[in-house]
Amino acid sequence: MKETYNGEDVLVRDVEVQGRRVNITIEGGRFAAIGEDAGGEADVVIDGRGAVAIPGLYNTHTHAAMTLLRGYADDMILQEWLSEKIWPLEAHLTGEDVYWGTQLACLEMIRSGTVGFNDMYFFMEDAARAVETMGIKAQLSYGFIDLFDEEKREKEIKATKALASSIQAMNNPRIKAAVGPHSVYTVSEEGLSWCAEFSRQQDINIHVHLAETEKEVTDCVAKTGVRPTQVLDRCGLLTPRTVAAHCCWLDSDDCALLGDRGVFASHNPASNMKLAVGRAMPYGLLKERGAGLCLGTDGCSSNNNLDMFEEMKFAALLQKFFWHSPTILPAGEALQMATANGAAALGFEGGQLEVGAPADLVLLDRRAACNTPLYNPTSNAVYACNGGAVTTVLCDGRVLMQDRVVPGEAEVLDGARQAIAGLLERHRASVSE
Ligand SMILES: C[C@H]1O[C@@H](n2cnc3c(O)ncnc32)[C@H](O)[C@@H]1O
Ligand SMILES: [Zn+2]
Repeated sequence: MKETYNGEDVLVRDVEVQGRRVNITIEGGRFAAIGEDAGGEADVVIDGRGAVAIPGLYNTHTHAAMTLLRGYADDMILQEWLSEKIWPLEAHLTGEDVYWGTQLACLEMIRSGTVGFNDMYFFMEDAARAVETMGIKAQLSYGFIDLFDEEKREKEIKATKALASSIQAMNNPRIKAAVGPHSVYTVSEEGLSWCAEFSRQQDINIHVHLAETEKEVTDCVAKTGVRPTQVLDRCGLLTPRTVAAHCCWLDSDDCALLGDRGVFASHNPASNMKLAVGRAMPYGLLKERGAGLCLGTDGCSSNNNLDMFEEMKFAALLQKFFWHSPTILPAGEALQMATANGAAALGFEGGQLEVGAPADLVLLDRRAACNTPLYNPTSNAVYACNGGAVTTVLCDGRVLMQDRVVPGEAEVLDGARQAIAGLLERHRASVSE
């Protein structure tokens, strides 16, 4: 798909928003009016009859091009899954693979109502090209992994700086650079501190894995004397610009620290359950302590899709199940995590259906079984529907999917299939050498 948007005004006519039948007008990529009387001339008119509108969704933790690894290795524990299966295959990735894998991810996200995402991976200049082509928003970080080696650290620093410069040169308000120190078990404290300083100097966000497994915490305490949260803090990585993914094995002091520092904790319930990390993020404590709360899918090899509707439901259910409380994480909070909170975590303005906000809009099929009956649209969106109910998606006023048609879909699927074949062939050749 190529950029087709030229700032057209849009009118969505007769759509249901929180039980009200309204018209929505969009000018210059922002909501201009929402109400019974809104209307007038528009370049693009969308018939909203038979649709329910919600704000666009934001996925705050993923590794987009891992779409290429979907189903490649399942049902394993995290450390073995990474070191025996994922990292050996990723060693053969090329920039073209990441370009097609990220386009495939964007396609899947658009089809399920996601308009923005937070990515950490490799060949991120190619990921940026893919995001630009597909028209959604993203915060992109190079996965900084120095494995406690000085020479490797220099390479990671170079790659991180190069990505920041190239994204700056793109001058696309929908694409932001971030720094992506992978975790305390893959990055030295020198590397972590460099990332913190670089993010401060450049005023860019931080994307890091935190306390995903019990092993991460016990190994860290054995090695450093302190917990992963404290390591990140002493390296300067806990800031209001930080998205910390997983946050499963936090204690109450960790939660207080994340709250004090204004960190956003990205909950990834599907991945956590699939990898059986053994504990749910302490949502209640983090909320009490004032941390930001948002939602992510993680990569397609540990989920195995990018459907934020499923993630909202899994988050609400996992929290209720793990903390023995049916009242924790109600539907409205799950939707808030996936929309406005997610946008805020990535430093985007969107995720709200309000006049003046960027026009991130998702239309759901009002006539689908999952929306019948519709006592409470938020309940249906979180507990009953999945991404298959999404019919139309707008991001900053651009129509990315209309009536389930995404322009250029076949080309993306073809490109991704070819990338997968090449990747597997290179891997096979290296094993038989
Ligand atoms: C950027 C690197 O991160 C790897 N990765 C993917 N999922 C996870 C996870 O759940 N925890 C830690 N690291 C993960 C990915 O394969 C890249 O190598
Ligand atoms: Zn991850």
